[in-house]
Amino acid sequence: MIEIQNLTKIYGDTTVVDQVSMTVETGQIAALVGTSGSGKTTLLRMINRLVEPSSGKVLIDGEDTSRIPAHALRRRIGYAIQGHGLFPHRSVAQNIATVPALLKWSEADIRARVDELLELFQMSPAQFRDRMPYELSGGQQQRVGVARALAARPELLLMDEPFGALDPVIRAKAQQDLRDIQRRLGTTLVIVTHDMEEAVALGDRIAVMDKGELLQYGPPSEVLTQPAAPFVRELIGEGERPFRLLSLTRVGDIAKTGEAGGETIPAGASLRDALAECLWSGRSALPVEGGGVVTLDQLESRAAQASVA
Ligand SMILES: Nc1ncnc2c1ncn2[C@@H]1O[C@H](COP(=O)(O)OP(=O)(O)OP(=O)(O)O)[C@@H](O)[C@H]1O
Repeated sequence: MIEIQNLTKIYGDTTVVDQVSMTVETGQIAALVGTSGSGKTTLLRMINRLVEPSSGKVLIDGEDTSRIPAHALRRRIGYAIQGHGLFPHRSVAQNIATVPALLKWSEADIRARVDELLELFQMSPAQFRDRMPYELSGGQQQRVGVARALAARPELLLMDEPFGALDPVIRAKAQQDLRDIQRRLGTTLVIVTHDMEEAVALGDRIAVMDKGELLQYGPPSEVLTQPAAPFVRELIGEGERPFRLLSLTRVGDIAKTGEAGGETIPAGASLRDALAECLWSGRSALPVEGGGVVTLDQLESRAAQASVA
């Protein structure tokens, strides 16, 4: 569990993070969202002390991080940034092995871990282990960046706009992969994004920041339905709101019995994905993987409910 208590950063006479308090439970994802300059990155970096707080505290599992030497702290915390930051002259395996090698893991353990992570990210180890970063697509580089951050099994992973540079399709896939892997490994994750949609897709809790202040911190459904301030409402975007709410529910949760033709949609896809699929393929119902259907009528009535909620 991460407890952030009255955390503040002041540069000169400007307060860029202002008395922020929030708790992230173990195994959960907190998404920090806000406009450029709202203090998200500074808040994130105070967690691993890449930025030293002016005042306030961060406790990790009850331990005050100011009492842990910064280098020791950072070894326990994975960190992934936009543009993945892979070392260009090291192979995929060497990139992923960076922290385990620093920690002096045995070669056999390192190799096993590299292969395990590549498999987890659906990149065949035999094919990708020895490639150089320039021999990978943007999406693959991104996955290697996240694999590297996870390599030493950090209890906590901090990510700053990790998917910012990806195109929307690959980005959605990367988000899904991250969520699956995070669930499987039970890693606690704090992720910075300027994109509310990404925050909704990933966060168990969303923290909305504006001008250094934490305006709202709650589950996505609460932030979307009860925005705590006009700024939060603006960030959500009134017109988009029904669609965002659709992204909170999985197709499998509303599938009903019936038959429909065409390609199936995974039960884990969101209602928003299903709506997009109906609109793109011109179908009024989609077969759901594992059985049942989801209909355009169902999706539209959900969206209509959401817009009056
Ligand atoms: N080292 C520094 N010295 C002075 N001011 C800084 C420093 N680092 C950040 N700031 C200022 O603090 C404010 C918050 O920056 P921060 O990077 O945390 O915002 P952000 O919400 O992550 O923005 P973005 O989405 O653009 O990255 C900005 O106004 C920035 O100019």
